[in-house]
Amino acid sequence: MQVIRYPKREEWEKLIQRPTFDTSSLNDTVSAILSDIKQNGDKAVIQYEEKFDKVKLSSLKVEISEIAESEKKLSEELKTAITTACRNIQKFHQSQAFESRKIETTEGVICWQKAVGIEKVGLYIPGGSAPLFSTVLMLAVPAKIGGCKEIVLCTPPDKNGNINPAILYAAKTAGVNQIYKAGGVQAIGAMAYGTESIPKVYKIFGPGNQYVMAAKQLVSLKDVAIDMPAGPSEVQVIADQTANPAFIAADLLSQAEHGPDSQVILTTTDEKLIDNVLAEIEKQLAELPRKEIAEKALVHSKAILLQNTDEIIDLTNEYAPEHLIIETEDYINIADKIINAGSVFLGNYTPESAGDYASGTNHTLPTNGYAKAYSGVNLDSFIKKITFQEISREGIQNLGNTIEIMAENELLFAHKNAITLRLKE
Ligand SMILES: NC(=O)c1ccc[n+]([C@@H]2O[C@H](COP(=O)([O-])OP(=O)(O)OC[C@H]3O[C@@H](n4cnc5c(N)ncnc54)[C@H](O)[C@@H]3O)[C@@H](O)[C@H]2O)c1
Ligand SMILES: N[C@H](CO)Cc1c[nH]c[nH+]1
Ligand SMILES: [Zn+2]
Repeated sequence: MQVIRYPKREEWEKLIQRPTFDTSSLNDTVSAILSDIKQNGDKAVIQYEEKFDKVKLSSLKVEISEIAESEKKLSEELKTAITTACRNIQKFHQSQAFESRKIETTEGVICWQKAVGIEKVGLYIPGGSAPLFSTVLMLAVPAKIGGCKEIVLCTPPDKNGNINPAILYAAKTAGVNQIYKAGGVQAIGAMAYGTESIPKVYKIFGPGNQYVMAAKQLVSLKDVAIDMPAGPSEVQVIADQTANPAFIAADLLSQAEHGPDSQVILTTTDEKLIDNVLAEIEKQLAELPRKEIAEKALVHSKAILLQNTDEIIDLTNEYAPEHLIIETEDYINIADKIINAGSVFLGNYTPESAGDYASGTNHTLPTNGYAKAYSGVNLDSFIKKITFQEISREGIQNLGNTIEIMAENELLFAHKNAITLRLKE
């Protein structure tokens, strides 16, 4: 982890860059796979599964009996944990439900909205380096609450062609049973275009590695909607002398262990805290099973010493982290000034892991600075809102002239006429 002391503002942009990839060759590779999937359907998905996931599949669909069996392969402890997390995620996402109200904008002119679940959605569950069964809950729970009728789930199988039973159990708990063995670009292509086995959907959700991200962005150009760019995980911690260095180190490592392309950042005005956190990281790394991955992520991670809290807040809003943990005495004041972040965790006892698994908020969040413009996945992501209006004869008399004048000035005389005819009647 690099330590940067008192960087000048003009140096910030470079300092907070995410690790970059050669996206030109990435896009070429991904485009080629996508067009193969579009042309050759299941056959191509099976070939790419063999190439990238080293598995020979005879069919892509996970049988209902396999989903039911998953229950027997998990401990009671894990099943209870999945159920508890599912309940909290349900509670929080149900609270986001939209209440429609009829509004009379002018006397006799009534407008309202209706929320309708997107009929067919595709959920991508990463499985390359860790079986992210928690992501199943994060996507399937709001899809169900939102009223999506067809929910398709794709995830890469292991080398024996099996899906991790916790992924199957989480899907079952959330009420999803259309599951397919497909990962990476081939899964995204299959859900975007449809294959013999995998249905085409209207919107694709879910995080993934750089290939998955690139595939989602390419298919979204004309074939299907996507939730947002959710790529390599990241966390920023803002901390002061009241924070616990061991907690901070654990919080930073929790995102570093996701992948070598993850990035973690510590920002503080306390130089001693940086030394203590670095020492803790060394200590905790030694015990970490995913040490090698975390070490790679730490290479492009930073501890940044800043002059004052205002600088920390400005740098944070510029970085727009996926996750922000504020471990300071006055965390509420700082939180009030945060305008760009995916999800914020307040105080010494609110680790980012809580949101990753079970507090109730969603962990599918915008990375790479996209938190400046995107929200994380939430109930709205699975819903479209249709507007309705009903105008009475009296209402059109009240509003008609306004519309006529506007239409005439846009030189759209048929628009004007649609009003004039009714006003005369
Ligand atoms: N932002 C979020 O909300 C969020 C949430 C969870 C996870 N994540 C991130 O998701 C990512 C998961 O990545 P992962 O790799 O473990 O799983 P993954 O499922 O995203 O990727 C695995 C797939 O990548 C494909 N692939 C691998 N090498 C390839 C190559 N050379 N060419 C083409 N395709 C190739 C394979 O098809 C494989 O099935 C991590 O970066 C993690 O940080 C983000
Ligand atoms: N932190 C990840 C999102 O960036 C989500 C996750 C899943 N499991 C553990 N963590
Ligand atoms: Zn995580």
